[in-house]
Amino acid sequence: MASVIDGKAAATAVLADVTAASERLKREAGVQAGLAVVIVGDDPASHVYVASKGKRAEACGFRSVQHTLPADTEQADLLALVERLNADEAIHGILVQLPLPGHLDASSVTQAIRPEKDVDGLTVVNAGKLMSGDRSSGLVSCTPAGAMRLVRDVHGEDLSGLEAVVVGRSNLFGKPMGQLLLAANATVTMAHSRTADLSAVCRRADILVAATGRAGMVRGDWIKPGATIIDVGITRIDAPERGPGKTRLVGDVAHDEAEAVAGAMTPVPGGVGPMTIAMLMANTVIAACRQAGIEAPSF
Ligand SMILES: NC(=O)C1=CN([C@@H]2O[C@H](COP(=O)(O)OP(=O)(O)OC[C@H]3O[C@@H](n4cnc5c(N)ncnc54)[C@H](OP(=O)(O)O)[C@@H]3O)[C@@H](O)[C@H]2O)C=CC1
Ligand SMILES: Nc1nc(=O)c2c([nH]1)NC[C@@H]1CN(c3ccc(C(=O)N[C@@H](CCC(=O)O)C(=O)O)cc3)C=[N+]21
Repeated sequence: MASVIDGKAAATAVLADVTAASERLKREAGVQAGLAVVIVGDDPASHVYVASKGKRAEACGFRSVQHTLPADTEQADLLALVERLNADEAIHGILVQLPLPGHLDASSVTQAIRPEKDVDGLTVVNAGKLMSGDRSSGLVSCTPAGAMRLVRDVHGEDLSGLEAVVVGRSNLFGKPMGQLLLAANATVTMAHSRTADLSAVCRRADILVAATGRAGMVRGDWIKPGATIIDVGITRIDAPERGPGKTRLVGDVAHDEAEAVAGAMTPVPGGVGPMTIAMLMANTVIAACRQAGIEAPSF
């Protein structure tokens, strides 16, 4: 029976360190860390995440601002907002919630963020620094950074000799996750929708990371006995057993089947999700310390 990797507890520990760093920043440099979250449109799930980011930021002692723009916002207006936030000295971290409505070009919006303020790690500068091993000045995408901390809690810093398989190759998660695992000496396979015989590829994994958004896709017999499973996917499904109209969140891994085979696994909810928010706060305080010219913590 797999042990449960408690993402909530790990997130609480990160947030305590973030709060301490935010207090040090105020004391030593007289600076309050500032995080700006930009959301376009009215997707209810996105609004829930954005609201919880704002609450967490305030609990860490940050200034938190949210910009909510209508779904029909024009590209030029969104870019103008990003430029204003780039120039605003009270803002140290900028996150544009994805996905954006289809008429907007998400790539040019994220690339317009100043790399020093890019707390999602999506700019080519930060993606390139991750790939080339420069951890001292870059920022790493929050979800892979959080997932990696959970991997380190199980396996330690050095993954030499271990096979890691990442299913999903997005810029926001899969690609940076592969880079972090590689940097920790794992032997990494990146799988995706065109991978042949995905179940056999997954069965090689000592560390299996699933980030597809396909609920329950990874079955029990895809898992090597004793493997560590990091379930990143989040899908809201109907849960009539909880009452009429109720829903619940599920991951990419068929939970009950996996639990019988895996060594350790993250639950959904309560696994990677809370770590994502915690690492967003960590990136914000790191960015703010660097911009204030004081030593930045590492997480
Ligand atoms: N817990 C958290 O904090 C976070 C959770 N998420 C969740 O993680 C999931 C993935 O997010 P994200 O990376 O942004 O999503 P994307 O939709 O950008 O990427 C999904 C990836 O999964 C691959 N994929 C899709 N279907 C299959 C399949 N049947 N077999 C193999 N690979 C497949 C795609 O392959 P291809 O490239 O070939 O199309 C793609 O690379 C979502 O459920 C999202 O909600 C995301 C961010 C944070
Ligand atoms: N630019 C950008 N950066 C992101 O990092 C980003 C994004 N856009 N768009 C959407 C995805 C999704 N995402 C989540 C964050 C927290 C939880 C989270 O806290 N989940 C809780 C459950 C929350 C609930 O109950 O609804 C958990 O898993 O326990 C989930 C998902 C960040 N994303």
